[in-house]
Amino acid sequence: MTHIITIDTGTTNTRVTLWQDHQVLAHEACEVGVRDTAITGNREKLQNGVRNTINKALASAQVDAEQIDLVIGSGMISSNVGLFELPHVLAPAGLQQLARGMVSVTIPEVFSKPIWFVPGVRNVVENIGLHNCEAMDMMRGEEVEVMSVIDQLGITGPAMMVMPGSHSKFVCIDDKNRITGCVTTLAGELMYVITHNTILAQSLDSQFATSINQEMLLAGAQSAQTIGLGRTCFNVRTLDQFTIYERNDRANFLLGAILGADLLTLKNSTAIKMMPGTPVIVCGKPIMKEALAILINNDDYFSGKITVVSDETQAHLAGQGAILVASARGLIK
Ligand SMILES: O=C(O)C(=O)C[C@@H](O)[C@H](O)CO
Repeated sequence: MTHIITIDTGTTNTRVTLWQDHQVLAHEACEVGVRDTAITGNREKLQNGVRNTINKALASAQVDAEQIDLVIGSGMISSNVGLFELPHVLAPAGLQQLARGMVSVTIPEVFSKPIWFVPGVRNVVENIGLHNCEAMDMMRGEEVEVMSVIDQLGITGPAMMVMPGSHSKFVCIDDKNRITGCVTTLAGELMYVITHNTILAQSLDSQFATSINQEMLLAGAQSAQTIGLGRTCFNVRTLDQFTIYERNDRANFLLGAILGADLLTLKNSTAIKMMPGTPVIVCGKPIMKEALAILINNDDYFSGKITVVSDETQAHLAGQGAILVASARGLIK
């Protein structure tokens, strides 16, 4: 019997999964992430959060720390504001390159056994300046999720993985299933701030869209792509003041605007090589997946097959992907 702990730390949250022979025994999460290190200037809150979440998972499955064979960490946990800084590996990077980049470190404040950190991946751009900084991009965490999606769906690239979140990530996969580059937007963070901290909070009751209204979604995207995101955002207020559209309709208009702006990035960014016929694979929260699939389907630019990853498939992407990388490293018998 093999017991593995996977730790997935993002900007705001940490998720810990305890595995026994590829089955999930326990899954725990806490609202601690690398943002806490950035704010406090030290790692104490992050170390405590990760340690407590591991202990919770062990307790809920009644497994002793001594029984753990392997601990794997992925995500922002390996960044300069994480637990241990590990440089990104350079694209193109697939399972083998990620496996080679893994590093084991014992952090007694977190766990008694060593943690194997999976590195992030970054684009290769030399001598970065104003002229070429748009071509540069990086990820920490999405690389293992990508490996899990490829494995579970039996995908062979080329493909473009669309991963909306606090930072929306578009990840380019080649015919050897390696990550050849990515591009990131602040879509999720923008959506949060616009909905909660601008004048639109009143027009939206500080809430996101709860169900899809396709007409409003498409209208928002069209508007953002024509007259810009800032102007389209203001029109949410106009719709509130002068029309009969309801709160969820207006929230769909804003969602369409933000995702529409993301699609401009996907089509035009120099950080990735999007071709109209490239198959597109969409992951993420249910409403985001649905919205993106509608927008891509209705955009004449895209002619490749669109696959929406099911909630079941994406339930434990980070942990599954981290285990795949560790297997490629030879850490799992
Ligand atoms: O690699 C880094 O240092 C990042 O800031 C990447 C960040 O966007 C994560 O991928 C979010 O999940």
